[in-house]
Amino acid sequence: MTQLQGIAASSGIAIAKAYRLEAPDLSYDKTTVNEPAEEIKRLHDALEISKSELEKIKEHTKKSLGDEHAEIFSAHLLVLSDPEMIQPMENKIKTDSVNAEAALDETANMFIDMFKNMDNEYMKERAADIHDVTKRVLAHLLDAEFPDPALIDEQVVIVAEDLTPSDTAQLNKEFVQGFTTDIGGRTSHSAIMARSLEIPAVVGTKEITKQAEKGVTVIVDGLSGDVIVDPTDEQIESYKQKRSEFEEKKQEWAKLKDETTVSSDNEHVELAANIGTPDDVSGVLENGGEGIGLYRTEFLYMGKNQLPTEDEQFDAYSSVLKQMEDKPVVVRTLDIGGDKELDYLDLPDEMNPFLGFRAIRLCLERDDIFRTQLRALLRASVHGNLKIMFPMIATLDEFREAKAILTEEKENLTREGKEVADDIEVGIMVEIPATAVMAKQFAKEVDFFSIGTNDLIQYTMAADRMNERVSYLYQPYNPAILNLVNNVIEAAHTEGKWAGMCGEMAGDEIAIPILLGLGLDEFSMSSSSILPARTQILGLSKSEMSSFKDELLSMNTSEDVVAFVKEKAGLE
Ligand SMILES: C=C(OP(=O)(O)O)C(=O)O
Ligand SMILES: [Mg+2]
Repeated sequence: MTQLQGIAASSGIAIAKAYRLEAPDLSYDKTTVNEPAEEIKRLHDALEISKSELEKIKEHTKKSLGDEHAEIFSAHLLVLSDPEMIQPMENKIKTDSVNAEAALDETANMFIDMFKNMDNEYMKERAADIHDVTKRVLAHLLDAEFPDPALIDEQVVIVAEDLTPSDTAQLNKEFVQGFTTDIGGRTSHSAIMARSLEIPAVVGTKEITKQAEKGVTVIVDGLSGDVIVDPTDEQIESYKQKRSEFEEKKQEWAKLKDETTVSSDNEHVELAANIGTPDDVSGVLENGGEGIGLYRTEFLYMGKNQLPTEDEQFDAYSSVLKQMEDKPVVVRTLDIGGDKELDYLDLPDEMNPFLGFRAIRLCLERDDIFRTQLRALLRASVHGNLKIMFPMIATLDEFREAKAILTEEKENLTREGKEVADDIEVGIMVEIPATAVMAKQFAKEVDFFSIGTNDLIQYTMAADRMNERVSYLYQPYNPAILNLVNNVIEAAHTEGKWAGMCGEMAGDEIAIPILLGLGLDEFSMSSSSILPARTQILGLSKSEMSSFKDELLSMNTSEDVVAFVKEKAGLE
């Protein structure tokens, strides 16, 4: 038995066998072969197995994520059947007498280089397809295991160094009981997605991949952050008990599903949800969400090999708006960058991706991408209560420029005879310290603020949200953060605007009493946090929490804040 402590990223308890998700070692030796026919057969065998796997993944993706997401695998299958790719590989084996590994890899690289350098989006996408499929075929030639999360068909706990957001999107809740990783923080996007999928997770254990061999039993305690490898029978029993207690608690919370959220002194706040796809809306409704405070649209752009069309986007946005009926839905425009990559855009690597060319910065330069999204949003606006939000706004000029493009597209649509709602609120994420400091000026021009503490904390404390080694500095309750948050809320209220929060802090039980006291209007969080948050707020007095404001804002340390709130809000 080995016990590790990580960061509790998604609540619940998982007990199952370890499934190791790791990139295989694909290094090979280039050798000379005497029997080219045998090598060609090895190549074809590897191609065939790869094809049948891709067929299965394609079917699975079609069922779980829809036709559009499955298209990428059709493109991969085409590559594997393309004689223009395969023939040169065979020729290489015959004429250069090299092994299949070298023939495959060198031929693929030649095509990748050629296509990548063409000034043509379609060919660039083909380069990405070839890159992806070659890895799979090479793994088969080398007899290396190539893990496919989409193909898991038994109950497992995923063990990985890290999970990308697109790996996480592929996880099938029916089989994946939980996951645990070496690196990552509570606000890395795979952790955020685990919470919306309601899969228990512990990240940042530093060494789970060293400790858990394939097939060993692993317990993931997403409530405390403990991970136990190869537990004793008693430990398994006690965790099963803890799991059923947690299930009971969830049933208690569920009784509040249709209640509104009011404090004990009868003040209403809105509890909204963060979502990544239209499929997440069912979880929002099941958990009694009063709206959607953040729809992260980047997932529409990920896991595919080309940009989504205006119509595809229109369908996704309309579906969310219709499902939510007249409840508010804040859709955030594309926030790609940081830990969310889009290979097919072929952007240069950056030294500091979280500080780089991302989100609104990219959208203002690639306004073709931005305009397509805005048109889709504007067309969908007639189907519900849409609010549009721009991410990573650092200056007033960025906001003005983005809003001007939105206005232009609205005029274009009206000219084309398309219907657009005329009361759409337009707001910004406050996740850059400069914007939080300048909130007074912004408040005169925006309709609302939504504070993105996931980034605001990392930029204010200069502590990467993904790096568990500096997670001690990632301090939501640091008085520096509380002062910035307060500044934003006060600025909004002075101008008669509303202020929400869609960073993970909004669903945190220590932050909730503070934010209630600071006057936050809307709390947007993972769906699974809504009912516990409602339960907590029902028992808190807003006016009492407000009376602590000055004292809290002038405290010295995060620890002082935590101790004070625990006492005043009755948390143990
Ligand atoms: C909600 C936020 O956005 P994301 O987590 O997608 O960066 C944030 O930064 O707080
Ligand atoms: Mg952010």
